[in-house]
Amino acid sequence: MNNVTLIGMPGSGKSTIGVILAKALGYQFLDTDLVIQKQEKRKLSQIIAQEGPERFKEIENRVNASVDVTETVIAPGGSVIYCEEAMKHLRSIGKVVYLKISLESLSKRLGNLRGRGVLLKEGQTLKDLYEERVPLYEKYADIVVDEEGKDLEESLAAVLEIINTGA
Ligand SMILES: Nc1ncnc2c1ncn2[C@@H]1O[C@H](COP(=O)(O)OP(=O)(O)OP(=O)(O)O)[C@@H](O)[C@H]1O
Ligand SMILES: O=C(O)C1=C[C@@H](O)[C@@H](O)[C@H](O)C1
Ligand SMILES: [Mg+2]
Repeated sequence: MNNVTLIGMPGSGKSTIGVILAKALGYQFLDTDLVIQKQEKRKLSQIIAQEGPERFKEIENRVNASVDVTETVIAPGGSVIYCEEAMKHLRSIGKVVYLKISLESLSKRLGNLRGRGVLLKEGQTLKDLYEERVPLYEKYADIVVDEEGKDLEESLAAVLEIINTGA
């Protein structure tokens, strides 16, 4: 099936770029974080606080493994790469694009994005999380787009170019 799934750290722009990418491709857009919130009738931060990270990952796996769409840009949460079944499914229904951002840029961006629920283990820093996740994003990516030094429009253009030309 002809879908594009964006993966990457929280704040890398999966949701922000995803919706404009969908318009540019003439696709639909699906943010599976919002599907989780709707199904659970709670905000992501509440699910994580009330159920704990392991149960959240089970829910995230179930929702993302059940996505049934075509010609859609899919924006899962940053933690979807812990969900093996979901990642296998998303890879089977289209291309997986990793929005790569350096730890330095991410630290600056997340500074302005307080209050977003991120699956951090006890005592884990953003650097620890980054180092734990990067190998997983790389493992599951069909395509890697480097956002370094790019604003939103430039990142979008880079994703579009690589999708359209494979370059
Ligand atoms: N070059 C860029 N590309 C994408 N987003 C950018 C860029 N520069 C700044 N931003 C900002 O970074 C934020 C990205 O947040 P967004 O919610 O899209 O991330 P996400 O990858 O969906 O995170 P999550 O895993 O939590 O769902 C937005 O506030 C966006 O405006
Ligand atoms: O990267 C993360 O750890 C997360 C990102 C969000 O999109 C949500 O999926 C959730 O709050 C966890
Ligand atoms: Mg998002």
